[in-house]
Amino acid sequence: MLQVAINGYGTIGKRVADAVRQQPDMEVLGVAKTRPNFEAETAIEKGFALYAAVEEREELFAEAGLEIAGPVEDLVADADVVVDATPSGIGAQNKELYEEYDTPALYQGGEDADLTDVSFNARSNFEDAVDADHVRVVSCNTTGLSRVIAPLREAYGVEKVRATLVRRGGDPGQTSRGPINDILPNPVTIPSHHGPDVETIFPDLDIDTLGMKVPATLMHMHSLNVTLEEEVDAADVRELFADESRLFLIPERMDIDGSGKLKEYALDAGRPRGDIWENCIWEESVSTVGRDCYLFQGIHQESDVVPENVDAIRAVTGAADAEESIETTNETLGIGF
Ligand SMILES: NC(=O)C1=CN([C@@H]2O[C@H](COP(=O)(O)OP(=O)(O)OC[C@H]3O[C@@H](n4cnc5c(N)ncnc54)[C@H](O)[C@@H]3O)[C@@H](O)[C@H]2O)C=CC1
Ligand SMILES: O=C(OP(=O)(O)O)[C@H](O)COP(=O)(O)O
Repeated sequence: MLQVAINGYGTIGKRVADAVRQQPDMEVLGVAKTRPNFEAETAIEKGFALYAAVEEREELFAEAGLEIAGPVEDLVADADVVVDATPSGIGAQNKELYEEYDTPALYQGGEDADLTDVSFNARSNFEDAVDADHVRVVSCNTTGLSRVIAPLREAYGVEKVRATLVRRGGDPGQTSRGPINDILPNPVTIPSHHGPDVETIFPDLDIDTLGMKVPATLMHMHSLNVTLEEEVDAADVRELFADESRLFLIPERMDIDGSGKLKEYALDAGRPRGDIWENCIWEESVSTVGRDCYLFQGIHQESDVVPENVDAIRAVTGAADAEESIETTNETLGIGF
């Protein structure tokens, strides 16, 4: 059994902890938090050993009546692998700690690409992370783009990708985020960081991305134009996507017109926290004009990187190959509507 430590138990960390717990070949050794809050209380209720991420704040947990298993150093020392799910930039500060205890570490997409030797997407480059010590699981948007680009490259070749990303301003729990009544070019300069980030997965890809932020919390929305190396029927592209386990082609009959209904569907389907681990591509939007392919996809920012983290754990520990890992992760989480 792989012993997994989760350092940072927020939006991503708590989901990764639940997903790890469902795997037959790994267990959660413990989770580390900086302060007591509702998530710390839930962690204890779920039976996760809670570690203090910052020594000076350990007493705050005792004051809140929460039992601490020890300092984060103990957790990292005893783990086979640590998933760092701390806010952007903190992962870089934690790298020294993981090196000190010689524990392989996964970081999230908020960290700079040059923090690690490998940026990871299970469908696209699982093998690059095998036995690596430091791996970055790319951001929700980069994950969403990579999952679509990988099969298109393999099947038809890709000349150029142009993507416009309409990004949610914050997660539902991030009450301090905006915009509230605005639409922001974000960043106003082109390209947004997503294009270069996708190139960490496909170094030879020609991709331009434009980003915006809007007053929404549920999901991101991508408008994609991929120039292929050959002319293809839209029906063939739809078939190609239908074979991809982490792409959900939203059928016209479902009458799902946006992120709101997608989330409602996920909740109706009994998904934990209403999570949607798959890219949600509107089937009717998949169109071709000559060599140009177009589509719209919704990306659930809080959860699409969760299966990727589980697969990255198997990659860095050499526990399974890509196919075996992806299949196990999909089956245990219930990926595929
Ligand atoms: N929320 C999202 O939509 C996505 C986030 N990411 C990336 O995942 C990473 C984590 O993001 P979120 O989960 O959204 O953040 P979050 O703020 O929800 O959770 C981070 C957690 O880490 C804790 N923390 C802060 N400093 C810490 C430290 N020194 N040691 C241990 N824990 C510490 C915070 O208290 C919080 O519980 C970031 O790199 C982010 O860019 C990636 C994909 C999507
Ligand atoms: O990594 C994300 O988005 P990004 O790919 O647009 O940077 C996550 O949705 C977190 O974004 P945030 O930095 O707006 O919280």
